[in-house]
Amino acid sequence: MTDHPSTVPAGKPTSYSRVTLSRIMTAVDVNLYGTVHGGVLMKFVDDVAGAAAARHSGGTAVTASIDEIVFSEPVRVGDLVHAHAQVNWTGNTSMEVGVRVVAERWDSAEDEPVRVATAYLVFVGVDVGGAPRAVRPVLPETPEDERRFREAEIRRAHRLAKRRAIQAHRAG
Ligand SMILES: CC(=O)SCCNC(=O)CCNC(=O)[C@H](O)C(C)(C)COP(=O)(O)OP(=O)(O)OC[C@H]1O[C@@H](n2cnc3c(N)ncnc32)[C@H](O)[C@@H]1OP(=O)(O)O
Repeated sequence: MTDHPSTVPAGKPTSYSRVTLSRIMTAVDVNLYGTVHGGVLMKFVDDVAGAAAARHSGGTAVTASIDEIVFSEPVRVGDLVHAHAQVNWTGNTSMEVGVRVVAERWDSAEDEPVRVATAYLVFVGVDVGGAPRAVRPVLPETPEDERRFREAEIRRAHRLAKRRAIQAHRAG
């Protein structure tokens, strides 16, 4: 565990760091079954989450962990895919970023976009030497932001409890 400076920069509202990346999936993105490879979507998710974390923290931020990624519907070649990211929660040096991925089907462009994936990632703000640095607090603005903030706290509590339980198990 590293010591971090006690000065915390002023907070930013959730909307400040909200980012969307969009792209059309192509034949090079597919797996053996002809749908888009999960790894392609994971890279896309990490990219958009990293952009939101960097924007919120005003500097470099690295992926510390991917808490959860759920693929709810297949993505197909030609679909226009949008990944929406926002910083849900902040700690001292870490941030939880939530990502919602939706697809506009190439052959039914007038239908509502379909949710194809959801992910939660933890990023840590780092200085030029790669050491964790304090990040400004995120300030939830809407009831939805408040709900995401509280649910991020639940995920963090579970993550820490799991780590403690495994350490205790290994210690015998
Ligand atoms: C965008 C990209 O592609 S980046 C490339 C992929 N990622 C990387 O290369 C990152 C490699 N990892 C690292 O550099 C380091 O492990 C770091 C910077 C993430 C953490 O450094 P450490 O010195 O271990 O951190 P330290 O123990 O002081 O904890 C710092 C914060 O990180 C959080 N953290 C550390 N490890 C994890 C983890 N596995 N999962 C979630 N959070 C974590 C801590 O909870 C703490 O949060 P807080 O300050 O808000 O309470």
